[in-house]
This record gives sequence, C-alpha cells and structure tokens, in this order.
Amino acid sequence: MRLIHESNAVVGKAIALRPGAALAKEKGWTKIWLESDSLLLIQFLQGTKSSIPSDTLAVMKDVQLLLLVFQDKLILPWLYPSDLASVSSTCKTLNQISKSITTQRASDASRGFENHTIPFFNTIDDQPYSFFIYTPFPILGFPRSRQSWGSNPQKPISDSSSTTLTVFDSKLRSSISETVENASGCVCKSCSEVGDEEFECPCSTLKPEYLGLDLELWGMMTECGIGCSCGLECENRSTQRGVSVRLRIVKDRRKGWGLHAAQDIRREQFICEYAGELLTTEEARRRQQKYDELAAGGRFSSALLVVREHLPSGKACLRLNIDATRVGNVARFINHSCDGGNLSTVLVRNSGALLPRLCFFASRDIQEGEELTFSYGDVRLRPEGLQCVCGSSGCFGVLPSEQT
Ligand SMILES: C[S@@+](CC[C@H](N)C(=O)[O-])C[C@H]1O[C@@H](n2cnc3c(N)ncnc32)[C@H](O)[C@@H]1O
Repeated sequence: MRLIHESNAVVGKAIALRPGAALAKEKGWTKIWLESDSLLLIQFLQGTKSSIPSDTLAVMKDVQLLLLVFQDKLILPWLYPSDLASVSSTCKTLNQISKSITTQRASDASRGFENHTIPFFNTIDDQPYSFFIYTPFPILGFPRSRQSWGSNPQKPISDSSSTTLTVFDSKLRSSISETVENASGCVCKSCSEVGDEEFECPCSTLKPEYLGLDLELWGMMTECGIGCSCGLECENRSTQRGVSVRLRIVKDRRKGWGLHAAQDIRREQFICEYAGELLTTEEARRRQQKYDELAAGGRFSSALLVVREHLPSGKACLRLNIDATRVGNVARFINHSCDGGNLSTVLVRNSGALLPRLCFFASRDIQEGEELTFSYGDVRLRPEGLQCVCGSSGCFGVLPSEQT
C-alpha cells in the first residue's frame, strides 16, 4: 500500500491488486478498474498528511504498473488515457492533477525525447492527444514497463525519459552489436572538424550530395554508425541526432491526426526516421489482420509499415516490418498523399548495423503550416479499402494496400 499523492486537502493511498484480491472487499476504498487487468484502489485519508512521506511512490510488483520511486511523482502519469479519466472522476484533486497531466501530454507528443516539443492541435473534437509509447529509435520487442508522460508541467521529463531512452537505445545497440564483429567504418575521431578537408570524415564520400545525386535518386545512403570511431557530432550522422525541425500534430476531420511543419523547411532537410517495433513477417501479418478488422469497425488508425528493398532484378532482398501503432515516434502521424506528397523516403545504412533505417527528407521546400505527407505505395489490393482523402488532383480515392 503506497502513497500516490499529497496535496492541499487530500492524501491518497493507493494499492494495486489483481481483480478479486482481498482488499477489494474492504470498505472506504474507491475501486478503479484499469485496462491493464488490474484494480487500483484509492483510499482518501483526510487530515493524515504528516504520517505519509510525500516523496514516495511505489506500486505493488504483481501488477507491474511501475516499480520506480520518484520524488513527488504520481502514479497518474503512467496511466492510459481511459484509466486517467476514471481516476480523475473520483475527486476534485485528482481531477485537477489529471487535467494538468492532460495539458502536459498535449504539449509534447515526443515526451521530451526530441530536440523540440511536438504539440497536438485539435479543433475538431475533444481528444486532446493520441496515446502511444514514444521511441526515437526502432526497437525489438514491446517495452515491459510503462512510460511516464505528463508528470511535471514545470520541468521537462528528461529525467525519467532519458532512463527509458537509455534502455531503448542500449537495447537497439546491443541487438546490432551482435552483428558488427567484422564491421569496418571510419577510424577518425575528429570528424566534427568539418571544413578542414584533412579531418573530414572519410565515410562522407558515400553521401548522396557528395556524389552529386539528386534527392529523388538517393533511395539509400550510408552514414557512420557503431562500426565507426566518431561520435554523434560527426557530420555524417545527420539522421541520428533526433528530430531537429519544428513540427506539430494537427487533427483533420477525415484523416485523423497528421504531421505538420511548424517552421519553413528547406528541400533535402532531414525530418525524422520511422521508428517503431521491428517485427517478424509472421507477426506483422498477424497484426495487420487484426488492425484491418479494427479499422473496418471505424476510429482506428494503424501504422504498420513494410519496407522492401529490391535487387536490380526486381527480386526483394530485404524486408523490414516496422509497427509504430503502439510504440513509435512522430512519423506514425504522417498521412498518405497519392501524388507522393512533400517527403522522400531514404534507406539509411549505418556502418556496423545489420538493418537499415527508413528516414524522411523534405522532397521540396515546405512552408510553415503545410502538412507533411508521402506515398504509402502504388498497390491497391483492396479496391474497397479505406477511403483516401488526400485531396491531390490524381487521388485514387482509396488508400494503398498490399499483401503484408
Ligand atoms: C500512419 S497512420 C497516420 C496517422 C493517422 N491519421 C492517425 O490519426 O493516427 C495511417 C492512417 O491514417 C489515415 N490516413 C492516412 N492518410 C490518409 C488519407 N490520405 N486519407 C484518409 N485517411 C488517411 C488512415 O486511417 C490510415 O490508416
């Protein structure tokens, strides 16, 4: 049984149990069923503030809500929106706290992971934000612990998020490092000293601009990676430093949320990569089937992307299944446009990494306020599939759909 919060008038004690546990029968507890198959019981103990330390938060292990102890942090930032709504309806204080958490969530979809905040804007309905777990990198497997979001409006949540980032990052790196024994990247440690030819990173000679290629012909590019001695400041790692252009997520009546430019963006500027769970093809097929069923029921958007790389013969030689539906980054909000939109996709290979990353670059100059879009593909296997409302002059009327 642990403290969840101490504020002006109310001290809440919370205990999380599996349904049916003995305490659920005790009087004086407010029962809140959570989506996570657990029961949150809150008991309001008026006037006993002093007996409970205010810097403690812990939740019982068996529900796996969270096992972290944070100073002055609530259980609430870890809750899914529907659970937060349940909790907020229990009393005035929790209602106020929930409201501030909601405001904080709506102010930054990236949860502090990116260089700038990426806010939600919605003038269509009353959904303040879209809920998903944020990862700036592709990850293997669904993260076991929940991710805090919206804990302290005054302070960026970098403390908690950087822990998660480290976990995600190290996960990603360890999965890659198993494959890099024979990797040969650059050996320079001073690639940052650009301008001085002598110090320029030798891997830069593989950059498409260096080769004089036009963006449409890039298709793929190579960057320094864990097989190189240089660090993130290397000029040849421009897609590895997170999202650096200002973006916002805007709700459209027909397309749902979409990613928009919140500043002018110049042609060939890096926007973001497509991050999410890396899946086996079998799992991708299973999920796509489930997502299609949910989408047919309405009000569900999936973000499972299949990337295929082809040999000159046309035969597919690499397949990546990236699902950003439950865990992903801002790229999960990019909508489709039948005319190709204003973004180009490029497969970026990092030295030492087995798998390439899918990155988005501006395919033309983009003005602040424009929606960012790309083409989901050319194949439309299901003519009765989801309606496309991209608005381009050559719109096919149906979103692309392929055999997953
Ligand atoms: C990757 S998500 C994009 C973000 C999504 N709009 C959301 O609200 O989360 C893909 C989904 O967005 C919607 N969408 C994307 N482009 C669209 C378009 N041109 N017309 C209609 N719906 C679109 C479809 O529901 C599609 O399954």
